[in-house]
Amino acid sequence: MNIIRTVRSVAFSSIPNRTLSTTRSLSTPSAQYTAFEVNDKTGIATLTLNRPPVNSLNLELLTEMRNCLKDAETNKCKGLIITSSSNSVFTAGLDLLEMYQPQDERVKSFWTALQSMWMELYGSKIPTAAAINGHAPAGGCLIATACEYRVMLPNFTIGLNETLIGIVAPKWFVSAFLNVVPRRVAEQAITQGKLFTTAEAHHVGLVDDVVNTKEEAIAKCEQFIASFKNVNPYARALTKQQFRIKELQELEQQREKDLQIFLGLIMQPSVQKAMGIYLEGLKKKSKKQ
Ligand SMILES: CC/C=C\C/C=C\C/C=C\CCC/C=C/C(=O)SCCNC(=O)CCNC(=O)[C@H](O)C(C)(C)COP(=O)(O)OP(=O)(O)OC[C@H]1O[C@@H](n2cnc3c(N)ncnc32)[C@H](O)[C@@H]1OP(=O)(O)O
Repeated sequence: MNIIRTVRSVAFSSIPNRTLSTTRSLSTPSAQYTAFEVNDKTGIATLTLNRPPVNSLNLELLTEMRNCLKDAETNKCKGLIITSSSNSVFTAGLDLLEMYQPQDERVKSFWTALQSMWMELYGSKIPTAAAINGHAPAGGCLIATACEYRVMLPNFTIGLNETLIGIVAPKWFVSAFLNVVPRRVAEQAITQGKLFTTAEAHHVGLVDDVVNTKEEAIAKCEQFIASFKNVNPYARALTKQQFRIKELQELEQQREKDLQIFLGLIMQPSVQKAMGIYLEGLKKKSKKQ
């Protein structure tokens, strides 16, 4: 048994507040794209996305995220914060290269990993918060809206911009978005592929707070998680479940159908063409910078 395994078995509810070290890493030795640490004092886990340049969500990153989410729950962490190691991008959403001219088996595993990660995050028993310290388009917005609380830094963008790429945000992307913004705002924004500025996102309720630095964002998330300190965790988890069970059951029961719809849509020649043009545009823009 290695040290990391020993750490993994610790239940944070049993750790006294006066532990000596501040944070401990729970990352597995094989973790490539994430850092996962637990603050010994607060019992709060922080999952940092670390796949430069833009944290695009590929199969491996999604799988690591899911493992971290499971570990946070198994270790009875007091809450979980998701953030990014980048100064300008929370995550650029799904890795378009996983969907553009994809390999058959890999693209299936990719979508299945996305479903699993989302169900783990959306249905997590512990409080979850997103410290959005950069742009969060599409899949980035999906991760943020799966959390219970969002705080964002100024002058970035967030939203479901799929229609601009010629793809469609699946129903479960939309339902999580609908949890946080009014239906009218959601329909208009998602059909337009609108990316909200931080200020706009705050105005419509897509993010709860705006702060100036990543440190302040983490502190806000910690405050949110600490707001449950007098609440019974079991009662809290069951109550949260009542709000979220419908979407979770719907996806669980329709996973294969959802995969087939995804494959059917992205494999259409017109969709592949649109994705190719979009990727080309991103590359051109990146070369100019
Ligand atoms: C009937 C149907 C019913 C139901 C539907 C069912 C199924 C639906 C089917 C599909 C659903 C798919 C859902 C998709 C969700 C997604 O998340 S798609 C991804 C959307 N993301 C974006 O549009 C963001 C694109 N990126 C950017 O806008 C910018 O990169 C940025 C603002 C995030 C950051 O800007 P910069 O810091 O300036 O970085 P660069 O733009 O220079 O990029 C650096 C580098 O990274 C590459 N890149 C950027 N984003 C991605 C990405 N998402 N995937 C892959 N690669 C990306 C970019 O090309 C640059 O590459 P290089 O030029 O350096 O090689």
